[in-house]
Amino acid sequence: QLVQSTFFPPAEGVMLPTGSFSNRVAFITGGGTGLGRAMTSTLSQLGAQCVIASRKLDVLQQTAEEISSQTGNKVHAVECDVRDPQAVARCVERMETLTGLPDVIINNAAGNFVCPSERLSPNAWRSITDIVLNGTAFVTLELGKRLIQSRKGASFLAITTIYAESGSGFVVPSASAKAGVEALYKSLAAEWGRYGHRFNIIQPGPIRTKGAFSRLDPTGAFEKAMISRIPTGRLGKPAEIANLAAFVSSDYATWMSGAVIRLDGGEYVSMAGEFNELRRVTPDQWKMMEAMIRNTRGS
Ligand SMILES: CCCCC/C=C\C=C\C(=O)SCCNC(=O)CCNC(=O)[C@H](O)C(C)(C)COP(=O)(O)OP(=O)(O)OC[C@H]1O[C@@H](n2cnc3c(N)ncnc32)[C@H](O)[C@@H]1OP(=O)(O)O
Ligand SMILES: NC(=O)C1=CN([C@@H]2O[C@H](COP(=O)(O)OP(=O)(O)OC[C@H]3O[C@@H](n4cnc5c(N)ncnc54)[C@H](OP(=O)(O)O)[C@@H]3O)[C@@H](O)[C@H]2O)C=CC1
Repeated sequence: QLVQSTFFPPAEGVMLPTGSFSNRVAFITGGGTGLGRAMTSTLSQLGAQCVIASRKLDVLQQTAEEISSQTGNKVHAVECDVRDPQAVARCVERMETLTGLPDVIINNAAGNFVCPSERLSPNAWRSITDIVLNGTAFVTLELGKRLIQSRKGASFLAITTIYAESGSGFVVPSASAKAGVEALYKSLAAEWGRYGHRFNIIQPGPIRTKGAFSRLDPTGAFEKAMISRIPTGRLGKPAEIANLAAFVSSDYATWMSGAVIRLDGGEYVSMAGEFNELRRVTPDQWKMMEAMIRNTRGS
């Protein structure tokens, strides 16, 4: 952490009023681990009945039991590989039996690893883009069609990343798929408002989770450099994403649709600005540089 991080301590308590999601059902893909788990915990604390879905049923069940016992609200675990549209349909059928159709859908499941693009096999490309873009599309279309049929409105949220906008080397399948997810959600925000559906996007900056850090910084060599370019001087916390996701999915945000919200401690703009490296110039160096610049007057 950098010294300035003391100005920006994370508030990790639940932000919205108790009961904000009473009588609501939330469906969270990848809800067994990392950020998905944090979002499930927050929504459950706020009164939602949650359904979490991913490939590893044992992980889902453990998370579901832990959160349910803490909050007193039921969390259901449903096995689902989002790459398989038939598995998604079966998962949604199971959810309809357990809870009915959801009010809140969070497309959070993802796959990623750092790899020079010249080393990527077609299957490596497919494995990431299938989870991230096709998986989000299958979940969104399956639920969207059923919700439209039932004339029920819902809030859809996709978790992308700051480099969905800029692109990034070494995570090219992820960057391409996340950009596709953003196009999907912005497009549906325009098309499906008439059915009572909202679509929004959160782009997190770096937040320590086992899933992300083990695949994107396996040696730990890049963490210091990452923190040094974040103006708020620290990584994000899962609870910070969870509070934002809860707000975006809540009745306090019913006028929000098609929004792309970056939550990254300022990392994106810090990396983008042409002259931001001048942060390293000392006061003495500035004195000298200013004198040199002023000297150019009239030249
Ligand atoms: C520290 C940075 C913070 C900032 C973070 C910013 C953005 C973060 C975005 C994220 O999405 S983080 C979330 C990360 N979480 C996960 O990835 C969890 C799920 N991931 C997985 O299950 C696996 O990692 C995988 C590979 C995505 C999917 O698993 P599976 O379906 O079992 O695939 P396979 O193991 O069969 O592999 C398929 C294919 O891919 C090739 N491959 C796998 N790993 C690598 C690698 N490291 N480098 C190159 N290629 C790889 C593998 O060889 C297979 O291809 P073949 O041609 O050999 O069949
Ligand atoms: N942590 C960070 O710094 C950042 C994270 N993000 C995004 O946040 C989200 C959560 O990431 P994070 O919590 O860090 O990482 P995790 O690895 O913990 O989360 C990924 C989740 O996706 C699930 N998943 C993967 N493949 C599939 C599949 N085929 N079908 C269903 N579920 C699947 C995994 O469960 P299982 O293995 O059981 O299938 C896992 O629970 C992702 O969208 C990621 O891109 C974005 C920017 C930064």
